[in-house]
Amino acid sequence: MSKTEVVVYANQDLLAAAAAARLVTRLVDVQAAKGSASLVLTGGGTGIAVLSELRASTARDAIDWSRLDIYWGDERFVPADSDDRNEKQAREALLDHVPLDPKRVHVMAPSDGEFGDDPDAAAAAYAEVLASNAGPEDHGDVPSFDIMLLGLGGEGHTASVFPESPAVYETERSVVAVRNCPKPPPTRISLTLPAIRRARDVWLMTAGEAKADAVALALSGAGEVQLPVAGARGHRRTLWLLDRAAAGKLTKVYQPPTA
Ligand SMILES: O=C1O[C@H](COP(=O)(O)O)[C@@H](O)[C@H](O)[C@H]1O
Repeated sequence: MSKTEVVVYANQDLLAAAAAARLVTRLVDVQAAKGSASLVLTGGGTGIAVLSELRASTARDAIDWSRLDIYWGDERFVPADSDDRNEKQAREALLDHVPLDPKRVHVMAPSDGEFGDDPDAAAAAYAEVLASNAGPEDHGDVPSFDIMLLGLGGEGHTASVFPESPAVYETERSVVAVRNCPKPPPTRISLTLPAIRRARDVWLMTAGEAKADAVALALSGAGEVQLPVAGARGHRRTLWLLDRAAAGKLTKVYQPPTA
């Protein structure tokens, strides 16, 4: 049975440092149990801050980076060298500074890559990447990611699934092209909610007062069409990591989880 837990930190810096420490612990535990681990990255201010904290941590050397698969939950469909790319930001913050196996870093194609300016082809290719990395134990065409990191927008988007957009109604495909996003850049590639729910653990990480309404609504049972982040959960555990401002409209007092 899936658990939902909420942990509130005093501010965004503390949240990012604590999330980085949790990542080390969880990835080391998973690698000890299974040999390798998979991690899905998010873009956004908090997501990239967590990667920077992980880079700065000496404990990062406890992770066997060569036995870690890296994926993305969403990507901005822009040229490879654009500062808007989630991949570029993640590489600068962490990935270029740790000994990953390049074959295990699964990027979504940029708009000047092998599929040209065709986000549907790039999305379909990423769905193939996921399918080729899913094993029989995954019972489908998406790996059971060990940890999926996600952020959220004040209007309730997560990954690049925006409220009342075609992507939020998708039930068949694991990855879709997203157009006309209200937040720039307008064209993106995103995992869908059913693919997100294939993750064992989903960590929703956000900071700031602008996210407080979306956080409170998601945790009080809002529908995923109007508030896609409400549909983001792991099949083992959903962990919300918040700063005080983002938690400011929660009515219940959340205690740190014991495990
Ligand atoms: O555009 C995006 O935004 C969200 C949230 O970003 P934030 O800076 O408001 O925290 C992020 O989760 C997503 O990956 C990204 O593409």
